Amino acid sequence: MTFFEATCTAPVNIAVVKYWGKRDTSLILPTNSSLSVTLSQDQLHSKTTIRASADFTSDRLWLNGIEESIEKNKRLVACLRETRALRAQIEAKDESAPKLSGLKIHICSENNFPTAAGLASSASGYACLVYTLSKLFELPLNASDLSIVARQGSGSACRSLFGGFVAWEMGEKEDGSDSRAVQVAPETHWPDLQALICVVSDEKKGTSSTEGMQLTVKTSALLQHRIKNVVPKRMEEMIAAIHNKDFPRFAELTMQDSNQFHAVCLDTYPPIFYMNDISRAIIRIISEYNKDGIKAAYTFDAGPNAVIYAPQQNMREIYAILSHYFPGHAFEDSLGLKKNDTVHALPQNFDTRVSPVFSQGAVKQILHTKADDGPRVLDSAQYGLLNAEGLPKRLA
Ligand SMILES: Nc1ncnc2c1ncn2[C@@H]1O[C@H](COP(=O)(O)OP(=O)(O)OP(=O)(O)O)[C@@H](O)[C@H]1O
Ligand SMILES: C[C@@](O)(CCOP(=O)(O)OP(=O)(O)O)CC(=O)O
Repeated sequence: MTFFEATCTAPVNIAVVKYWGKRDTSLILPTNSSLSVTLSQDQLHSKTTIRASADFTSDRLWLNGIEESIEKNKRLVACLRETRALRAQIEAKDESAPKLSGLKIHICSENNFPTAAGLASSASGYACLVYTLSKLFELPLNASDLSIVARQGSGSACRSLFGGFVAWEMGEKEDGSDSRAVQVAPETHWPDLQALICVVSDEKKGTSSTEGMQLTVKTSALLQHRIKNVVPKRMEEMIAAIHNKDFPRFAELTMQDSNQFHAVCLDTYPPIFYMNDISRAIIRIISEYNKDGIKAAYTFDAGPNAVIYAPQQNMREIYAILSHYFPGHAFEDSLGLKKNDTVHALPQNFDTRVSPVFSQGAVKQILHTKADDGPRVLDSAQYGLLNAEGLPKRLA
């Protein structure tokens, strides 16, 4: 059988100025601009293979080895419609271009981390879907143009089309053509910036981001203050802090923005709680660590998991502190944090009373990662997820 196929991976991103609220729910246009750091695909990624073939009789999707309906997923349908329309334009202009826009496709995607657990799987998942479609259809679009399509899968996905430090400019136009991601600085700009992801829970969360943010838009007066009076200035300050590699300022803005995001969740009626006792203990521990000068920043998305950003030289100390309070976690030491380790003690003058020591496994896993590059193209013949019949090689 003749077929056309592409396989790609895409990273997750963790926002330091949070997106929370839509002004248009079908085009996914946000109520404020946001900014994130793209994290290394060596630790967390989505991987997607898409095949187009005249032998296929319907569009099909497998996510983590389980078949899911495409028709019921409006966001996925929108991404497919947009990319097929762009392919059809190429075919209309160039007689010799294979007619891929009319072929059915099989999509197989896997996340190497828990889906829908507040670890930004929708961001890497839709970025990967749209990027892989663009390779399959050979679309002549840059990452910022593609981000407009990925945004319609999941807002935060638009930022995963770039590596490094990425802003999603909210735009003003009704059609969303100016609501796109742009790179503020590549990952090579600040290679020293690393992250520890503390997995507090890997279960599917209670209130999805999509539902939660619209309830906030409807009911929170504090959100209106945030949109108008806080985020525009904070975006400028954050971009300056990144350009200057000013970690203390970057960290302060990151923690303040996480705090305000969770404050607007509390200001939602009825309120939404994403953080739990463990999350709050992590905030107290990092605040104590920062008492003589800022050395680490915490941030929390729509779930209890913490992401801690810090310069590489502070990571051992931070890991030692976290290990004291949260024993019995699995540790993915991919960047060699514990190699030749002599630092096990807490820093001098660290007031251990800020938090009780939690029971074994309260924090399940700690992942050490760093700012890194955007989507990657893989060789389908070697790494593709579909077998000769166009079905997943692995089912759940
Ligand atoms: N690899 C993937 N390919 C296509 N779609 C995906 C992929 N991974 C996740 N998704 C979509 O994203 C949904 C999960 O998004 P959701 O926003 O609930 O969780 P999350 O992204 O983990 O959390 P958050 O965005 O709040 O950090 C899945 O149900 C699926 O529809
Ligand atoms: C708290 C956040 O992670 C919210 C992410 O929301 P989503 O991008 O998952 O929402 P949808 O656009 O409805 O799919 C903050 C952020 O990533 O900026």
